[in-house]
Amino acid sequence: MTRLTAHFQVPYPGFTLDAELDVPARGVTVIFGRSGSGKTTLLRCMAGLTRSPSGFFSVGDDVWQDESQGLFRPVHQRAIGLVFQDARLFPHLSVQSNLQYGYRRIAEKERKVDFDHIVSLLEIGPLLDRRPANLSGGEQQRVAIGRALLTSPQLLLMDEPLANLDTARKMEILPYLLKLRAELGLPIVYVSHSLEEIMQLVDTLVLLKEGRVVACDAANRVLQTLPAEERIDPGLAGTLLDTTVVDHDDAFVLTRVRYGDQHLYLPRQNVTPGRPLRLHVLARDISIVVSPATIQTSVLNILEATVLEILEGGGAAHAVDIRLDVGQPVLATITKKSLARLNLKPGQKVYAHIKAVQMVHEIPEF
Ligand SMILES: Nc1ncnc2c1ncn2[C@@H]1O[C@H](COP(=O)(O)OP(=O)(O)OP(=O)(O)O)[C@@H](O)[C@H]1O
Repeated sequence: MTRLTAHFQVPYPGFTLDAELDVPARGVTVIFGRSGSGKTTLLRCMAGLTRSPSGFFSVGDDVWQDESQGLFRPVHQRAIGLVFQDARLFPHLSVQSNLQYGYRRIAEKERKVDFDHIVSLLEIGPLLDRRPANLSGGEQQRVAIGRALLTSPQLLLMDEPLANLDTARKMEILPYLLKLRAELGLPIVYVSHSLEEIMQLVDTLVLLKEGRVVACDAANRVLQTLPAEERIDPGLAGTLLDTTVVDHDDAFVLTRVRYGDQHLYLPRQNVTPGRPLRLHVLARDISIVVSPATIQTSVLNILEATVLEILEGGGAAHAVDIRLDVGQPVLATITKKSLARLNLKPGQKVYAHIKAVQMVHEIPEF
């Protein structure tokens, strides 16, 4: 499979980036970490904006930097689209001209995208005659994404593209990013420090801590196997479930989703039946029940599960992580006392209780 392979070392006074990663060149690779962990520096190295003196970077078969061979392609020779926090549109040009600027830079025979397709994908047709100053922050960012895509990049690099927008605007842009991920087949590297923002998008998760990569793998593997001391955020212990919306129960204001051959309920989502919906289930929101008949519960979501693995030392001193198979592995955190009481063993059939109210980050209809 085509991969992005990078190794960068950048020494700054008081901070050194020393990051090595090898990820699939498809879907969305999120670089996640606290402020100052080196996310932007890593992205700038990929772009060729910062030069790592002993760096290496390849995109599939194309080597863009290999300092051991004296090779360094500067930014304008890399087929990348760049999107920053601020849209950086040309203020004196219309939206149409801003978009054309990117498009015309690429010779016709090398164009991999169609102008009208990108305009329609991002729904910016009605904005074409306007100037950037007359656009909302979210609209500006859609145009900036369009301009980047119209350069027919091999790789899209996005540095906190939603960071300057308020929550409502963020949620407005997210569906476009999901469409882009689904429709364009373009690898995206996406820098963020917001867990909520990335959960809908992420395929591969790279965790940066103090300039080093502490995890780099398929998102669910990282969310489930990360040692407690590396969990930058408690939400990093959990599972992403890709479900399909089945129907809505308007009487009880719930949405039913299908997951494998099981069903789950969550608060009413504004998503059309048949559409995919990704849920983020925190490990601490799953409890384990050995027999369904023993208790009556207010929990709506009960999945049949098999104990896969008991991971000592997962969370706090009193807690333990359990990997359960519910059709895919999910992570549950329970107390050590509960583990002793339930006497759980790998292979055991149990039930996973999931609290509906805490299981999803809402996204608007698209
Ligand atoms: N050009 C530079 N010269 C010196 N130090 C720098 C330079 N650029 C970044 N740094 C330092 O490198 C460290 C990492 O910065 P970077 O911007 O990559 O982090 P980040 O994870 O993207 O942070 P944030 O989320 O706040 O944007 C910081 O301590 C920063 O001060």
